Amino acid sequence: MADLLSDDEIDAQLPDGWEREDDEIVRTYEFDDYLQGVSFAGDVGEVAEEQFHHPEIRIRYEEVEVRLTSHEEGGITDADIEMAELADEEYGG
Ligand SMILES: C[C@H](O)[C@H](O)[C@H]1CNC2=NC(N)=NC(=O)C2=N1
Repeated sequence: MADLLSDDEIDAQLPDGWEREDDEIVRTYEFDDYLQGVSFAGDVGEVAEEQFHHPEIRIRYEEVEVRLTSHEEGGITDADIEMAELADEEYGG
């Protein structure tokens, strides 16, 4: 089980574009059309499977919201930060 990050650690490690909402971190990615968002969601899902750390993914028209928390630990851990960085790589990739 990973350790919960402190408020200061979260603030320091939160990647650009991400926000903290209580025990979750969240980013909304924007796309030129709906199917680009669908494809991105699939890409993030594959990385999540590899990491075995799964975000909540909400697909909306021309945007996708990715929400992360560590359910077993009941808060935000390094696994969430790492998965956020990997999702950003899929977006920029
Ligand atoms: C049994 C438990 O669901 C698994 O160990 C994994 C699966 N994916 C997971 N994903 C996330 N976000 N948090 C978890 O605690 C988690 N646990």
